[in-house]
Amino acid sequence: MTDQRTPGSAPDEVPATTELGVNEEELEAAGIDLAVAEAAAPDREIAVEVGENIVEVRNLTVKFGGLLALDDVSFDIRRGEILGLIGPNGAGKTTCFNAMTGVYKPTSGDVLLEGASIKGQKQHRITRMGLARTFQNIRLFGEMTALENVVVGLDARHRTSVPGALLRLPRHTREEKSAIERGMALLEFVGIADHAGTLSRHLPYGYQRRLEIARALATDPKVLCLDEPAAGFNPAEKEELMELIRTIRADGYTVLLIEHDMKLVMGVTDRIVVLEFGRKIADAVPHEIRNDPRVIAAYLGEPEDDVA
Ligand SMILES: Nc1ncnc2c1ncn2[C@@H]1O[C@H](COP(=O)(O)OP(=O)(O)OP(=O)(O)O)[C@@H](O)[C@H]1O
Repeated sequence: MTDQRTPGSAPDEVPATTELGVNEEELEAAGIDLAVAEAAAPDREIAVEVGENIVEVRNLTVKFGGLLALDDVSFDIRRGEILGLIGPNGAGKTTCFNAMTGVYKPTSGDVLLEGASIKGQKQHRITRMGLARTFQNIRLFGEMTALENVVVGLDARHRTSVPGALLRLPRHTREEKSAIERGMALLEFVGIADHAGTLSRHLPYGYQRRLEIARALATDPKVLCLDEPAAGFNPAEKEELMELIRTIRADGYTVLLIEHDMKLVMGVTDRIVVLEFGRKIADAVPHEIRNDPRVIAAYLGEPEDDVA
């Protein structure tokens, strides 16, 4: 890890006093080997049967009062694929995400993850079942460092009791160290390890988006749901994000992607589901979607940037 701090950037950096602040000396003193952390990045054990359904969305319906935001929507996500979920503004994409991840309780229908229903499960339980997400509006702990934000995601996996943590029993110390190493590995994986010690609110916008992805990956999900991860990105940042999403898939994750930018969606997805007015109007590979008259009609009237 290179230390990118310069005298002028001091306010962005956290001194060694933060509990998990990570300047290099501190990590070395704690006996944490960054080379090990970096090498550990793609350390997942994956039993991948690419192609079988990992998620089944069945007749999902969400009503807000009289508004049918999602109307009897069904689709599958196959293991190992990058599935795009697109549609004009207000089509129901985020509502679908929210119903899949426990933010909204569906009016009817169900979502199965590896055959198990998520019905009635709370958000954190669904995350533990293997469905992790990022949010359209970034939700990080601004007063925590990048590394701390990721370690929070890993904390759910700790087995030490709270008293054990307070008394710093050996297992807790071991777990804390491995959480820091794993956290560093994830930051390395998304390309922001050099900023591990920076308060997340001081990170550049693009890095905050990457940090959100790292935090979602910290829960070791089976399916990673990304809600408009390129929002506010310039073309170069979008290219880099596409590369990151491909790397995430290559590492064995399945990805569900909501994205407005058609170039990005067409360039990175294996298959695309299209919503309009809460209903599914298409489910096909990108080149078919691009030429589908219903999809083209749905996007007529959308701002030019949003259409391929
Ligand atoms: N909490 C809510 N209460 C009431 N109506 C809602 C709520 N959330 C979404 N809606 C409505 O449901 C419909 C679908 O919205 P949703 O945000 O899911 O669309 P979207 O496809 O994600 O749109 P966008 O691309 O603009 O983010 C819209 O008409 C929206 O106004």
